[in-house]
Amino acid sequence: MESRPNLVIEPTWQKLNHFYKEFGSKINIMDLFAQDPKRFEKFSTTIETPLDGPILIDYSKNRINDEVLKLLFQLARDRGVESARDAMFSASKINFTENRSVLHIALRNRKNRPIIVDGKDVMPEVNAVLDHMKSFCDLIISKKWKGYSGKPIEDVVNIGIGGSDLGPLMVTEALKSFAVGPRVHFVSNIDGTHLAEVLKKVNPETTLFIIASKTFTTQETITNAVSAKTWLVAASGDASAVAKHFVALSTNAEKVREFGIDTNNMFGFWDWVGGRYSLWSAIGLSIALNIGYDNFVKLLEGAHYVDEHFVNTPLEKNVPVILALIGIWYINFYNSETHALLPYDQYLHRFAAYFQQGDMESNGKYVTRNGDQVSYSTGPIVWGEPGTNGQHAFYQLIHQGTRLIPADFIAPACTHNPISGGKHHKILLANFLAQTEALAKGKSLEEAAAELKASGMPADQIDRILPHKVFQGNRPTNSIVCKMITPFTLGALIAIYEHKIFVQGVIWDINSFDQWGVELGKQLAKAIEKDLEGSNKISNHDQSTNGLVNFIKSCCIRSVEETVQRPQTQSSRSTRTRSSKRQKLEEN
Ligand SMILES: O=P(O)(O)OC[C@H]1O[C@H](O)[C@@H](O)[C@@H](O)[C@@H]1O
Repeated sequence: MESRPNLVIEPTWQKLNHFYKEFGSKINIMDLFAQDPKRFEKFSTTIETPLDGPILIDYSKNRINDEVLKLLFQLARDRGVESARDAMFSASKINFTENRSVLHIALRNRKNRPIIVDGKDVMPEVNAVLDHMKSFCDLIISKKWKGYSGKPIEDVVNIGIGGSDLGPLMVTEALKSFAVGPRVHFVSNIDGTHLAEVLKKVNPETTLFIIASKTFTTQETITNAVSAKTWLVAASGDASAVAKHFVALSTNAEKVREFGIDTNNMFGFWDWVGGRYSLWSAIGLSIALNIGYDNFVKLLEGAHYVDEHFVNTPLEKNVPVILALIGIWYINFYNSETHALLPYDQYLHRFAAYFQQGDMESNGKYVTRNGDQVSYSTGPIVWGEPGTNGQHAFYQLIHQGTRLIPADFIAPACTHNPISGGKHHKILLANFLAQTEALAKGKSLEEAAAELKASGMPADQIDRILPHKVFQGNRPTNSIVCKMITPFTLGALIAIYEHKIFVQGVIWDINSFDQWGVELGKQLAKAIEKDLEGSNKISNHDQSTNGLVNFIKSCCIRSVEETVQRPQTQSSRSTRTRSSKRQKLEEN
């Protein structure tokens, strides 16, 4: 994949820029609907899934018309999106800063098409790990796998962070209604509170720890894993219990062995799987254990289905390409800085958090493939919360704030929980539809005035309040609606966004698959960790960092002194009694 010429000198880019300068502020979504009764048919498309119904992608509520789209598709062609896509699928080492192929698509290559890396087909190894996952899931879910005291596994704790946490966490939450296996818990934060709170909920005899780390060197994960191991060994009184309660998901067999996990209990993957694209690999073990291996395969099938759509569909009907180009239009011409992901499905409550890493770690880069600094914006700030909660929190700013916030609304037409005769879901959907309508339509001065008048408000008050009641509208949204969130449709949805991110990265000419930006903080944290030891004042950082470190150290010294001096209080006595009671219970 070659570096491209500077984006801003591309003729199509310049045409888009001229068009934007001339018409950008005049394009009005509602006017466009009025002018074209077929706009919805024209600017929406469906992906027909084989078993789980169609997925509708409605992009008609955007500030786009035929002319803009034509130029955007031309831009995609000029920037080599098709050849870049083919390079990814044929295993070229497109992640050139790490000299790696980018093959999450191989992990879900359900047609088993050979994919050759360094002269070797990767599929036999991919399938072997899937087989290993399947047999392990069977053992755990059928309760044949026993813990150190002979009891089956009831709880699984996934210890990982970033890509080794967010995907499995998001998917197991999204597919909760498909759960057939043990409960799953996730520990990611180095803050001891995270592990401590999960350990309070589980029983060492019936808990399996999955240590998920591509590198097996991530400080947070290894520290949490060591503490979990100490907890288990203390409870079992036998170090050999680790073999029955710890498995590892990693590319680094040597480090797994060093940690004390038998490599028979290791599920491997490969350097060509990026962390934030790894839920399809062994990193998905907690998903497979929770929803069952067959459902995990359906998740892979859904993603594979979209991979085929991405490869085989002309750009004009290609969903990831369309979403990517509309994003480029707002980010690079309207200067919108953020993109909201708003799922109208409680099960998808971690969807935006997942794609914060997916998008921001992929496209949060200012250096092009040939090392120049970009002169245009790249990846947006991705954020969001499930509707309707967001409506009562931050939608005010989307409706009447000063920024343009393009948003994707994601909703299932049918619910897994049709309680109260489906009333909740009807209200939920009505809110989703109302929000996209309100954002596009707004409320004019005349409409607001008529409403206030009809409410019987005196004229002088109306004058005062009127400007506050006006909504400019013309705020863009995409709506993505599936029949139901199932393993297949969720797999498809995730793959749509993955490829969208890829297309944008290609157009911006950045490497979407490395993440050097997370390294500096890690390096400095190691140095600061040492500075936090002892009671001496430090002065080797910048003034602010020195001041913060010294303040923290003085607090710790003070709190140690207070603990020594403080007489035993009622509450500390009762906490101690409670914890010794719990210890006794655990001993019994
Ligand atoms: O799976 P690992 O190796 O523990 O990495 C966890 C995370 O670490 C870093 O923050 C980045 O490299 C992420 O992309 C990665 O997901």
